[in-house]
Amino acid sequence: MGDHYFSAEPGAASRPAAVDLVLRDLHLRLETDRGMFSPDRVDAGTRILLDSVPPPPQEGHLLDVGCGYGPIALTLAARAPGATVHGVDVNRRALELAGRNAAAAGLANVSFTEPEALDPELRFAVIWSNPPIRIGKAALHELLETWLSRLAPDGRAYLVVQKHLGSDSLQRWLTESGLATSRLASRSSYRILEVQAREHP
Ligand SMILES: C[S@@+](CC[C@H](N)C(=O)[O-])C[C@H]1O[C@@H](n2cnc3c(N)ncnc32)[C@H](O)[C@@H]1O
Repeated sequence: MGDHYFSAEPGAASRPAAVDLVLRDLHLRLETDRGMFSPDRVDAGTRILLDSVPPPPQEGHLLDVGCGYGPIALTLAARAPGATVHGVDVNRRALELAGRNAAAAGLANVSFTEPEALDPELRFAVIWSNPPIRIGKAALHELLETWLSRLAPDGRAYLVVQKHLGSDSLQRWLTESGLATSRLASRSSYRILEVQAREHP
């Protein structure tokens, strides 16, 4: 139990709702609920990420870290029908809804699991994420190190972070950690960071 959107079992009583994800190429109606991130509308940062990123690779494994009810993973799945998309989250209520949203959208190339259930051998051609900044810097760095070190050679990650929540210092930390990172886009208070896989000798 817990009171944060990143709790495994949200304490908030269920109150089902629906939101519209409207992008240039896609319109999805998504079920949401209390006890998860941004249940009343698709987060502005998520929409900016989805409007800014280059088209995903059309094959291989693609990942959304911290998928919530699924807007990012479902967009990946719709834009890359030949790829296998994974969404991971610690919030079980969100994972259940994300699975239902995939079924409702008829997207069969995406699945949602708890992070530890994903095959550790998988390497990802692309990672898209609106990461959980509010878990704190140390936990966030650990989370990003875990997943970004699993980018395939030539893989890329795209992260949306608000400037006032530390996008510049996160960019610096990523680069100092050997993950070359640049700013792909900047819109209102949001920054989209593009991260390259570490080069292995
Ligand atoms: C900013 S929200 C983004 C949710 C969703 N992708 C969206 O765009 O609406 C970050 C998500 O990360 C999840 N999260 C928190 N800690 C996590 C962890 N250790 N591993 C995976 N996901 C985590 C939270 O439960 C939350 O759903």
